[in-house]
Amino acid sequence: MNGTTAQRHYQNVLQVFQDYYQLTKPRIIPLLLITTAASMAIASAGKLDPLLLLLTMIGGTCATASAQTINCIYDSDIDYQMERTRHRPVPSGRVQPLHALIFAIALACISFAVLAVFVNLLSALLAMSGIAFYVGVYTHLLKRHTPYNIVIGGAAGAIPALVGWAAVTNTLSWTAWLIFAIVFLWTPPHFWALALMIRDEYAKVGVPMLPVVTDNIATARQIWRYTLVVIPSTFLLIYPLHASGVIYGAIAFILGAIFLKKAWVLLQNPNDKQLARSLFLYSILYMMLLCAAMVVDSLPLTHHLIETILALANIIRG
Ligand code: HEM
Ligand SMILES: CC(C)=CCC/C(C)=C/CC/C(C)=C/COP(=O)(O)OP(=O)(O)O
Repeated sequence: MNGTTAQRHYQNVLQVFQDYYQLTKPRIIPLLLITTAASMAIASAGKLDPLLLLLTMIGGTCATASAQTINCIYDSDIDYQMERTRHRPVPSGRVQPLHALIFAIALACISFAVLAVFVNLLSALLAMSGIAFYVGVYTHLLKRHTPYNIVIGGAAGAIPALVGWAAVTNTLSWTAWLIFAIVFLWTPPHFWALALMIRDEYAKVGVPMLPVVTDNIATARQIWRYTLVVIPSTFLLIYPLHASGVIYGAIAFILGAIFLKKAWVLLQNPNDKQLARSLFLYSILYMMLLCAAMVVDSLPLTHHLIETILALANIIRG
């Protein structure tokens, strides 16, 4: 092999890796993992075993990547017609559907094996149910047939939070279901804000996303309603569940107030794509920071810090 041929070979191999990587829709995975980690941090009261965290992250990543890959195969016809998704590996012909399917099955097997052997069976079964729900319920049954596709389908995206809790406790509790509910209720504002921006693309391929079958005003109204429900629900972690404390509460309050303001402003201007974009991007930052707050609040160090501050305040007051 001369230099040029070797270089071309190297570039081809790199392209194959990139294509399989893109199949997994990698940009969404970190936030799904953050919800898993937040759940694990609360479940372990901040004393999280780093090895357990790593193994759960590996299992969760493989399960999510598998689900996304199957979705890429199933939706390749509509993905081909939309500008945003046209260049994905399957619709653009760079990866054969059969090869993608083998890749997805391999990822699901790795996920199940890692979780079942090194974590526990419950977390492995939950991860598999996440794949089944995202592929079978959201992608197959709902996405192309009802504007409530993402309302019900959103449950798939909330399952990683259950995986995290199960990984630590080998059971599910009210707190686990509350974190699940927070992600579940957050999903419609997250997605409909984006759908307002790319409504025409969904209309072109006949996917009945809410703004396609109703209008921007009705969609902004639904976003507002879900926001009104999700923000108060984040405080249930403090009371009555006593799973998080004041640090989390303060951060959740500020984050929630900004979310409400953005949803309200959008409700006043439902045709403004910039406002929709701003809410969509903020929804991602919101979930990231809310989960980070759950983690920080669960750390023993945070509790020591609060106790020290309270003790100092008492001394100062005499
Ligand atoms: C049924 C539920 C959901 C639907 C339909 C949905 C849909 C979408 C779509 C279409 C995008 C744009 C992706 C792109 O530009 O290629 C997106 C972006 C994103 N979603 Fe969601 N999403 C859902 C749930 C979730 C959940 C549960 C999470 C994580 C907790 C999440 C995290 C993200 C992130 C981080 C991005 C930004 C990715 C980037 O940087 O481009 N989504 N979502
Ligand atoms: C535990 C486990 C494996 C859970 C599954 C979690 C999971 C894969 C959530 C995905 C949520 C999401 C980004 C949906 C978008 O699908 P779409 O088809 O509407 O997006 P697209 O238009 O970009 O293709």
